[in-house]
Formats: sequence, C-alpha cells, structure tokens
Amino acid sequence: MAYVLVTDGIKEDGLQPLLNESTIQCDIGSLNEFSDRLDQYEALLVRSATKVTAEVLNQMPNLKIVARAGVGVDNIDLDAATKRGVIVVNAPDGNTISTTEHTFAMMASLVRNIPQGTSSLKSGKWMRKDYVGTELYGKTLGIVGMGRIGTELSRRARAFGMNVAVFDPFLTNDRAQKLDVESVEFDHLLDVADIITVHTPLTDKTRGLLNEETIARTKKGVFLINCARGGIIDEKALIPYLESGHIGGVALDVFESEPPEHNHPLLGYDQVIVTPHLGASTKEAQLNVAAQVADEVLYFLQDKPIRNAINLPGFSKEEYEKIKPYYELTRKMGSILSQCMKSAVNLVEVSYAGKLTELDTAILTRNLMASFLKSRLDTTVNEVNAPSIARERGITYGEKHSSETHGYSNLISVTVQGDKEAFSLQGTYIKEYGDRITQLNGFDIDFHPQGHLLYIQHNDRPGVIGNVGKVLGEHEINIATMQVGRKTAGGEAIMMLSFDSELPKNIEETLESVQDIVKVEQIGGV
Ligand SMILES: NC(=O)c1ccc[n+]([C@@H]2O[C@H](COP(=O)([O-])OP(=O)(O)OC[C@H]3O[C@@H](n4cnc5c(N)ncnc54)[C@H](O)[C@@H]3O)[C@@H](O)[C@H]2O)c1
Ligand SMILES: O=C(O)[C@H](O)COP(=O)(O)O
Repeated sequence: MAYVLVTDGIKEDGLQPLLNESTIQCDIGSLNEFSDRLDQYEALLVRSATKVTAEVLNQMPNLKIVARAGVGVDNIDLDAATKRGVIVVNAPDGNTISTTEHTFAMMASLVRNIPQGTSSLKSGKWMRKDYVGTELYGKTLGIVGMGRIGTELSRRARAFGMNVAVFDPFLTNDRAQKLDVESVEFDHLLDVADIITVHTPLTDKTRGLLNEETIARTKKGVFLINCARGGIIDEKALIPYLESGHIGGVALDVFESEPPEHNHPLLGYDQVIVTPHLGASTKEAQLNVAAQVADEVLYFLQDKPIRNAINLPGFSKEEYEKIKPYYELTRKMGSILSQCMKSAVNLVEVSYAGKLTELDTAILTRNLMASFLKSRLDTTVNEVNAPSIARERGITYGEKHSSETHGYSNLISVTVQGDKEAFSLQGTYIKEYGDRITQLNGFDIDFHPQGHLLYIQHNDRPGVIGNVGKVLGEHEINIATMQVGRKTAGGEAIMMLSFDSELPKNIEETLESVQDIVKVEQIGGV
C-alpha cells in the first residue's frame, strides 16, 4: 500500500484517479493533523499554503514526490527536496486561463474604479464624478514575463485594442511578431506603459523589479498590477508614489506576506484594489490542477513517466516511449560499472551514438549516474539528486553525442576513470534481443545483462574455462550463460557468466586461486 497525503483543500473531484486506486491510501488534511504518521507518506500534494520546508522533508523520510496543484513552487524547498531525491512536480497550465482572466478583471476594475464605486454606493453615496475612469482602448499594456499567463493576457489586451509592450529575456522576435506585441527592454517598457503587469516567478532577479528607482521612471498616472507573486513589486516602494499621485492605481492579488497584516499600509489607499490570492480560484482551474497532479502522482507510484517534474529534465509521453528501452540499459550499465570498478572514481564520460543522438539524453545520463552511485552509497540516489551527489563526491560527469556506432543502430559507451584504473562498457538495445553489452574494457563480447553475473579476467590458456566450470560445479553452481572475449590469441581475455540465483560470497577468492585467472568480480542485482 502506498500512502499519500493531500493538503490545502485540493479539489477531490480531480483526485478521483488516486482515490479510486485500491493500492493507494489517500489521507486528506493538513501536515499537523497527520503529524504522527508523516513518516509513512510517499507522496504529498499541496497548493501554496503548505510550506514544504527542509524540516518537513526531514519528518517525511519515505517521501518520494511532492506535487504542487498549481504553478509556483516557492512554498517548496527545492534544494532540500532535490538533495533528498524527492521529485517535485507542478500543474503548470491548469490555472493559466483563470489567472489570466483574473488579471484582466483586476485591470478593468482598476481603470474603472469598480471596487471603489461598489463600496461607495453600498455605503449610501452616489459619487459619479469621483470615479471617472480611463479606457483600455489605445493604451499601452507593459507585460513583464511572457510565459503562459503573460501570453494569454497579451491576446486579450490586443482584442481590446491595447498596444502591448513586453519584457521577457526569453521572448524571441519571431514569437513577439506572431503574438503581435512589441518586445522591448525593461527600461523602455517603464517609459511607455500606461499599465504594467508582472507575470514572472519570484526569483533573485525579479524580487523588487518594480522598486523606488524603477517606479520613478514610469509615466505619471501609471497603473500597476501584481497577480504573480508578492515581492515582485516592492510594497513599501509604492507608498510615496501613491501619496504623490504619481501612481494612478495598484491591483494586488498576491502579497509579500500572505495574508497581509490587517493594518498593512497599502490596504488604506483607495487607489489600491486587492483580492486574497484568487488568481487560480475557479472551479475549472482547481479541477484542472487537481487532475493534473493526481495523474502525475499515480503515474509515478506506478513507475510510469511523469511529465512536469521541476527538478528533472522534462519530456513528453512520446519522447518517453522512445527513451524507455535505453532507460533500462543505462540503469544496468551504471550498476555493472560501479560493481566492476571498486576503486575511487573521478570522471564518468557517457557517449551516445546512432538513433540516440536524436533524443534528449540528459535523463539517461542522470539515470546511469544514479545507478552507478546507488551501488556505492548508503543513501537514496535517483535521477533527481544524482548530479548533486556526484558533485559532493568529487565525480565529474559529462555526455556527448558521437557518430561512432560500431555498426549498431544505437550505442551507449561509458568510460569510468579513477586515479589508478579505468573501466569502459558499451551497450546497445536491439528490438528482437533486448539490451546487450557489446564491449567491456575493450573486449568485444555479447551478453544480456540480467540477474547475477560473474566477470572474470584471465589469460587465454587452454583449460581455464574448463577449470572455472569445474570449480563452480563443485560448489553446485549452475551456469546459465557464458560469454568469452579476447583481443589476441593467448593474450588477455574475459568471461562473463550469468546465474539464476545469488552466488556464495567467497566464490571470487576461490576462483582467483585458479591458475591464469587474474581477477573475479560478482555483479549482483542487475
Ligand atoms: N495569482 C495566482 O493565483 C497565480 C496563479 C498562477 C500563477 N501565478 C504566478 O504567475 C507567474 C507566472 O506564471 P506562468 O504560468 O505564466 O509562468 P511561466 O513560467 O509560463 O512564465 C514566466 C515567464 O517569466 C519570464 N521571466 C523569468 N524571469 C524574468 C525576468 N527577470 N524578467 C522578465 N521575464 C522573466 C520567463 O521567461 C517566462 O516566460 C508565476 O509566478 C506563478 O506562480 C499566480
Ligand atoms: O502559483 C499558483 O499556481 C498560484 O499562485 C495559485 O496558488 P494556489 O494554488 O494557492 O491558489
């Protein structure tokens, strides 16, 4: 049974695939409510309210995946999760439309004083001349961050006859042209925009993007909107400009600290309109994000591919289908290399040739590294934390694409380099035969890496193979398969044997005492 904790009131309708799965038990509530059994959960589903700190992660030693039913993952300690090997996924596009529409509603409300007019009329006043608004038509909307929400907003703004100036370092001219927006530098956007709206994540670069200095450059009467993350607009910096009348109005759905304090200074200004982080709060968005993360968690628990991992290279289902056979091969190669080369390693070089060069192979290299490190370490290692663990252990690794296929349609070559020795392995996947190891330390060989293996280095002399069979027979060990490789007659040679069951621990020493046998390594659990 896999245990899953669902927090933050994630919509249950969307969680049906998880709730209906008989091998999964879903508990619904807060971390506090289930504090006595946090150690049992393999998956944790959150919105933005639950803070997944390093401390929370420590209390959940079994945790393998955190799923954020929404976009922003700033409530999750990504570094700590990655270090622990916990996969973090989100639901990147489930709430795009809702947040876009909310931003647009905020913009329209802001320029037409709708919230102010509402509360004034409800308090018994009829103040038509105090609430003269501004048209959107013909005005310039400055969008900072042209991702999913920025893009959708730009379409709606163009439909309203607005000009759109965008600042996003990743926006290509081609895309800007297609979207009928002007791609500009940030300073230029400050100069020309009548309304500025931010749609970036909160990062070191975007924190305080609109601050005392940058707001000073904006047009008099500018309207500012933040429906992305509190802190992108510096809240304190707004005050002098609201006081002086430089800013026409501010719309905020998000705050530096949520909820903002009751006496937060910005809440006292009539020109500031606010909502309590409602961007994604629609029935549709909540159903979408819940369904997206439920699918991801279910897939993960069933060892199927996940699409929206934040701390892993992403790939589509189609890409996964292509990569799947090599995934198993790289896992096996990592394990064999680690067990054959027992000494310290400082460099792992992976090369992909043939069909593999058309694929994004980063996930395969991570998989190989995770498998390589797993056999050597006592901690959880997976594709998520393999890079940081390798770095910590002083192991550099890299990958390249090469044209040397050695006649195979696809080929993975790995060299592991230590201070004193090196070890190399080549493998391929052939549809009819499965995964094959085709070369080991320069010796041509052909075996299916499966089960319990014995790797023997020996001198190519008459009787050696027979003696190995004899010793194993005396120990009642049945050989399943045996492959032999050599470079020259009478020179160095290797054997790779496979067995149906585990071998006795001391069998290496017994075999190493046989004449002309140089080295014996057991390779288990491949
Ligand atoms: N209010 C809500 O309820 C709500 C709902 C959904 C999303 N959000 C927030 O909205 C923001 C945008 O969401 P999205 O789905 O569009 O994300 P996205 O990842 O699709 O887009 C973010 C864009 O910001 C750009 N960017 C990053 N750094 C930048 C910088 N320094 N200057 C300019 N552009 C920069 C990126 O290139 C990217 O195009 C996120 O912060 C998200 O958390 C809020
Ligand atoms: O990043 C997001 O998806 C939004 O901020 C929504 O957050 P929520 O799930 O807490 O509404």
